[in-house]
Amino acid sequence: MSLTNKWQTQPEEIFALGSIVPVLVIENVEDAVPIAKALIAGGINVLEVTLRTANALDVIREIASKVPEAMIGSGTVTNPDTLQQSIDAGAKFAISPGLTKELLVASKNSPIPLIPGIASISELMTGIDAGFDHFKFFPAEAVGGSKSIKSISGPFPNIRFCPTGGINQDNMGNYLSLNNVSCIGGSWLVPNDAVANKDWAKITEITKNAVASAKQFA
Ligand SMILES: O=C(O)C(=O)C[C@H](O)[C@H](O)COP(=O)(O)O
Repeated sequence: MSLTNKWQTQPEEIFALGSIVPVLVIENVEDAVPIAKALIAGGINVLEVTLRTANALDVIREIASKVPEAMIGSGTVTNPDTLQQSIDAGAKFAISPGLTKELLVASKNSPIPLIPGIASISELMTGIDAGFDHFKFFPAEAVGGSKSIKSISGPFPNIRFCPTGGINQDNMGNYLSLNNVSCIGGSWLVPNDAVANKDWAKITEITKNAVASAKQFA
């Protein structure tokens, strides 16, 4: 892909790191490293920290500096400012729930790749026109789920998706069995109660189960 030669990593490399990308909403910076290590112990080292919490950028900074084996990305990147903040914090890739022309243009001058989000064919075409071929599909279950993604493969066979939104242990196979889905994302690996109780072993256990299930579709 000749989208830009500035990206240090290519989207296909991110998508190939594993079948499951944990979507993390971390409130407390002190929980960042234990959560990242619990996921890695369970077999996942690609992580998306959403910029939905006040401390999210510090969480990214913490994981980037203290857990070098993690491939840490930022999520909920909705504009050029949050893209730049993610880069400054040490994120190695950025994911957006959607796309705007401003964000797509800014990402071409960024050192880290952007995975834009789409929920419609027209949004997908806007992204393809800008040179992108790897997208998040969000909110997956609410906009037709795996049936939608399967249909999209007809007119757009070369596009690869990472769907998120309503995906979990029970339905991930519907997505991972599709040729145009490289990985799926979800928040179910890190339940709120496990974080509240600092039950890091539970996160590792859920992650191991998810990784084992995903292997069937690899
Ligand atoms: O915050 C963002 O940037 C998002 O794009 C949304 C997340 O990917 C989904 O909210 C995850 O969905 P659940 O697994 O159903 O919780």
